[in-house]
Amino acid sequence: MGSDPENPRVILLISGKRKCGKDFITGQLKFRLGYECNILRISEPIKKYYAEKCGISLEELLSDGPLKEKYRLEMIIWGEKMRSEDPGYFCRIACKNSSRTPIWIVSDIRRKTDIEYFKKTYGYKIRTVRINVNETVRQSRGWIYKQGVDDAESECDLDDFNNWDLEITNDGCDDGNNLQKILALLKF
Ligand SMILES: Nc1ncnc2c1ncn2[C@@H]1O[C@H](COP(=O)(O)OP(=O)(O)OP(=O)(O)O)[C@@H](O)[C@H]1O
Repeated sequence: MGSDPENPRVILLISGKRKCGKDFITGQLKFRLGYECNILRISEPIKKYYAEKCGISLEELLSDGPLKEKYRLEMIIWGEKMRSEDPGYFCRIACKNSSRTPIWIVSDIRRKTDIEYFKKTYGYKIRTVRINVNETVRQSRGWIYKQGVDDAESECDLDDFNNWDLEITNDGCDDGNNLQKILALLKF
């Protein structure tokens, strides 16, 4: 979507387990940063494909509703196939489709190959954030362990990645500190 040699100036890569609050925190950041920031989702092209294939609305699939869970496994399998052929496939589409705002937030980083793609393509602009939260809190937000999803590479590949620029705990008890810490990372 157009080219801008300056933008994006900084790219935030957000990672964390299901129901850790990736969308919640991304929404808070968007609220604070406004038009300066654009949210990218690597999973969006996969969901677009599925929405078209199944005749359902993309918005519903992207929201936190029941359809997301219903199609999750099927989408993971198709996504794996595409990634095995080209690891940067979905990252590249997400970047290509994004407007050139100064800040990009990629809200669903799931694999080492995702991080590698962004570091290789955008280098020093990258900031990585891992959101941690314990299972009890995730369960209170509706998370139920699902075989084939919670033990899949898409959910576990970054569990042993130790090179985050920032790790936060999003258990709802932080009084806004998490947001401040992330915003501090975005200065350029
Ligand atoms: N700090 C918080 N305070 C209050 N509610 C929160 C907080 N973080 C997350 N939630 C709530 O928990 C639920 C799950 O959060 P969210 O959808 O952001 O998780 P996610 O990591 O994006 O999940 P998934 O990987 O399944 O897409 C949502 O209803 C969200 O509003």
